[in-house]
Amino acid sequence: MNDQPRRRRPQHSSRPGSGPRKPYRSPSPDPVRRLAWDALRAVDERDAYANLVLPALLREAEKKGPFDRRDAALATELVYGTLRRRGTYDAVIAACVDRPLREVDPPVLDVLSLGAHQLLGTRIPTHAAVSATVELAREVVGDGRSKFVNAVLRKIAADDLDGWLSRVAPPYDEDAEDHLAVVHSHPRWVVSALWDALGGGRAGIEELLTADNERPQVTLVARPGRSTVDELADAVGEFAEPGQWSPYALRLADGGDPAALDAVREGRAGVQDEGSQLVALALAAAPLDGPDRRWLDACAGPGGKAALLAALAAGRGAAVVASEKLPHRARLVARTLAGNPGPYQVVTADGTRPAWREGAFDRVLVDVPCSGLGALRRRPESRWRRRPQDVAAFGPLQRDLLRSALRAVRVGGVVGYATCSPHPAETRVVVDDVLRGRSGTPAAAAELIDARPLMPGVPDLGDGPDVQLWPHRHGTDAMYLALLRRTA
Ligand SMILES: C[S@@+](CC[C@H](N)C(=O)[O-])C[C@H]1O[C@@H](n2cnc3c(N)ncnc32)[C@H](O)[C@@H]1O
Repeated sequence: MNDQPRRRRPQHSSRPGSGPRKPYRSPSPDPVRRLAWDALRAVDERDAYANLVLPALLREAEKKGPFDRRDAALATELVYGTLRRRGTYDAVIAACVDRPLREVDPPVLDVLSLGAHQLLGTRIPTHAAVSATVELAREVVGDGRSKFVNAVLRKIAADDLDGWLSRVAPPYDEDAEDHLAVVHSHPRWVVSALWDALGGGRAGIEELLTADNERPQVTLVARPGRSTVDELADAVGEFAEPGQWSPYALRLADGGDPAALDAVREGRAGVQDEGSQLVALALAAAPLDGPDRRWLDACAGPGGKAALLAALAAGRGAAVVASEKLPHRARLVARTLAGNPGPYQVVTADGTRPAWREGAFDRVLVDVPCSGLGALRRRPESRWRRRPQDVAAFGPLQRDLLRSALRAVRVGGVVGYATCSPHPAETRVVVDDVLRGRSGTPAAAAELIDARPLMPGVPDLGDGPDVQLWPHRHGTDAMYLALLRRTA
């Protein structure tokens, strides 16, 4: 939610006798809303990612100026909020236009969604939201269509969000998933998939869907041996809040800027969700007999977990190989690991066709590509891009990568299988299939280790031996971790 915008429309004085009359010029459009609309168009038209396109647009706007931090904060809220709540706003807009939404021109629909978010999802006063959005429409889609925008926004403004939801969402008792999909702005199949994964009744799934619509706090990791939480807290000052679970975590209150910190610029600290920190820490803490000198991250890009593993490994005299299939992501890994005090190597390799000999490592992390259903808070557009078939499509690769990881580790060594999805088809079912040798491959010689004690102090991790984190329970992404020990 946001306060009312500070940017006033320019005043056009036409007082008689106050000098020569200037020709009338329509008010210049608000750069914050124009920037937000440009970002929405890039996401829709070019399949851009909001978290990449928005910072670039903000940098450009700041260069051109005047455009300050509060403008940037409002633009960010407008873009992220509009994308997250798109499902709800589409249902409301559909009720206000006399044709199917697919027949509304996408640039016009983006203006309408932006207007709907201001009216129903922020504290921007109605008159300001309507006039600024109609002004934007005039600039970007023309005079004629701005009248249509004006008419639709006035209909939307006639009620508040709760009022609209009671009209456009089907009653829960008639169709629970559809109701939740409209009220919490998730595609119906995602509601269904998350509910299957979570289990339980209405309260739990509502809490999860609500958490998905909240902006996650920025969390920092102080890479051990390279910086400390105290150093970060001193640098962050009033914006510092303690991490909840990881001893290396520090959370930033609204207004804290990670890029302004020396430790982050120098790679001694980074931005990393606590769920990701817990996964790396649990793998590093898994009990091991025998040597503990060589660690592998087989799917390392962009390198967050690899950097934490490498810092921990350095403290124990172990070396890390960080491997990534895509060259541009391997370059990101190299950048993230630069300056690590212990030995490490970044390689570009397909984890299913290993560039290392069998049994070469003592610990292996395989953080597989997945649907990302556990990180919906972070990528506001991803829920609308994903398709149900994506979940199954990752399955064969996930199984291959886990089997290869089990070959890469020595007998007695430990593999961590991680996903940023809580969907059973990407988590337990994959692990189970590999352990039992389903789908025509022999059973893997491995056993599950209880991962729960390796996340000390973290409650509600499930029945084990694997763990599932949740945004609404732990304030983290919905990371999954299974730990397997190779037995032969
Ligand atoms: C979930 S991400 C890993 C995130 C990473 N562990 C981190 O914390 O920054 C999965 C990565 O696996 C990579 N990948 C996909 N297929 C791969 C393969 N066959 N071999 C190795 N890496 C692969 C993707 O490019 C992506 O960078």
